[in-house]
Amino acid sequence: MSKFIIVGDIVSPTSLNELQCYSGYIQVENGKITEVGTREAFDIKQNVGLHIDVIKPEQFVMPGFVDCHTHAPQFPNLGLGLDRPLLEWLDKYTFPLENKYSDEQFAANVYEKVVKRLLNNGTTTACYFGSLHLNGTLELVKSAIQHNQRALVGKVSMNIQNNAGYYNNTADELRDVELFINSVNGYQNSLVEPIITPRFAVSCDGELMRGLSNLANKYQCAIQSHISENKKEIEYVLQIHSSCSDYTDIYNRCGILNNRCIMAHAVYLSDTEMSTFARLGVSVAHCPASNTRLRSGMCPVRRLLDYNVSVGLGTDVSGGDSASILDAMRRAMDVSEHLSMTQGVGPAIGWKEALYLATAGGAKALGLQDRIGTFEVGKSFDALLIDMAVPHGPIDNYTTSSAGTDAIVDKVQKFVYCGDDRNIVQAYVNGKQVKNIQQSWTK
Ligand SMILES: Nc1nc2[nH]cnc2c(=O)[nH]1
Ligand SMILES: [Zn+2]
Repeated sequence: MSKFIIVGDIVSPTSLNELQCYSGYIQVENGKITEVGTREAFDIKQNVGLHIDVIKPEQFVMPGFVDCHTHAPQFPNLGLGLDRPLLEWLDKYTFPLENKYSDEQFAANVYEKVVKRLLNNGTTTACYFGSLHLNGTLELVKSAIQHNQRALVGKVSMNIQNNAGYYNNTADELRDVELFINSVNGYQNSLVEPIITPRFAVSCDGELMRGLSNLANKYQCAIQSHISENKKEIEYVLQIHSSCSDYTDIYNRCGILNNRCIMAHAVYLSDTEMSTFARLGVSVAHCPASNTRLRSGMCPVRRLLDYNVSVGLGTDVSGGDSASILDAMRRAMDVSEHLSMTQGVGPAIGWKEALYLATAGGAKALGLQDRIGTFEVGKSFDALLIDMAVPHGPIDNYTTSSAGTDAIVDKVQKFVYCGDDRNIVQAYVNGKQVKNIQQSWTK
C-alpha cells in the first residue's frame, strides 16, 4: 500500500475543550499515521520515496465523521412520513418498509446507495441498524466492504409481535444473530464488524435480550439499542416490563449495559439513569434531527456530558430527515440552545464541542478511540479534505484580516455552520480515498 504525506492546515478536535489547528503534515503508511508534525518540521525532514500532497490555503484536513446511529433500510423513507409519533410511525411506515428486506436484491440496491451517500457526506464510520433479515443485512456488510467504509453493522432483533408481522421467534432469532456474527467475522475485513442489535424494549422480551447479551460476551461484540426516546414509549415499556424500576433497569437486568454498549436518544433519562450510564460506561448516540422530526423531545446533552457519559452524534434516518453528520452538528447545537433558552439547561454546546462529538467523541462512543477520531501516530488515517472555495459551493470567499491559527479556526467554524457535502472534496478510510467524485449518482 502507498506511503504519502499531506501538508497544509490540520484540524483535530482532541477533547470537548480542545481543538487543535495548525499548519503541518501527516505521514501515512499502509493506512496508518506514522508521523505528525509542524510545517517547520516538514521543511527540514527527509521525504525520499513518499508521495507529497501539499493542499491549498483554502483547504484543511480533519478527521472523518462518525455516525453513531442510523437505519440503513429506512433510507427509502428519508424525508417521508414524519407525521406520526414514534410508536405509530414505526407501525405505519417503518416496519412495513423494513419487512421488504427479505428480498436480497432490493436490499443490495438500497444499501449500495446508502453507503455511497454516507461517504459522500464525509461519514467514514457508520454504526448501522440493518433489518430483521440475516441475508438482507449481509448485503449491507458487503456494500460497506466494497466501498471501504468503516462500519459496525447490526442485524435487528425483535421477538414481540407487531401489526406488520415483523418479528422472529426467540430461538430462530438467536440462531440467526450467531450466524450473522460468524458470517461478518468470516469476511476478515478489518473495517467492518458485527454489533448486537436488540431494537428496543418494546420489541424484545427479557429472554431474547439475555440471549443476545450472552452472544455479545461470547463474541466480544458491541451492542446497540434505543432508550427513553418518547414519553408514550417509556410508559409502554414500563407496563410490559412491569418488575423494572426504569428503562435503564430493563436493559441492565438483561446484561445489555456495558462499556461496549451505545444507546440512541436518551432524551428522558433521570439523574439516577445518567449516573448508571456513566458508571457502566454506556454511551449515547444523540440524534437531534429525529428527536425534532418525530416530536420526541429535546435531549439534554450538556447534562449527559456533565455526568461524564460518552456522547456521539447519530442521523437516525429516517426518523431523522438528513443523512449528514454536518447537519446533525447544527441540529445538536440548536436543540441545546433551545433547552438553554427555555429551561436554563446550559450552557449550550458550541461548534467546537459539536465538532468533537461528530468525530473523536463518536469514535469514543463506539469504542473505536484507539483506531480513529484524531490524528495521532498509530491510528488509521480516516480523514476529510475540506475545500472552502469549491466551485459552485455554498460559501463565498470574503477577504478577512485573520491570519495564522485564527485563520484556520475561522475556516473550520464557517465549514461547521455553512458547509455542505460539496466542500468535502475527498474522504479517506484507512488511508484509502473513498469519495469518488466521478462516481455516478444515478445508479
Ligand atoms: N427513531 C427510531 N426509534 C426507534 N425505536 C425503535 N426502533 C426505532 C427506529 O427505527 N427509529
Ligand atoms: Zn434509531
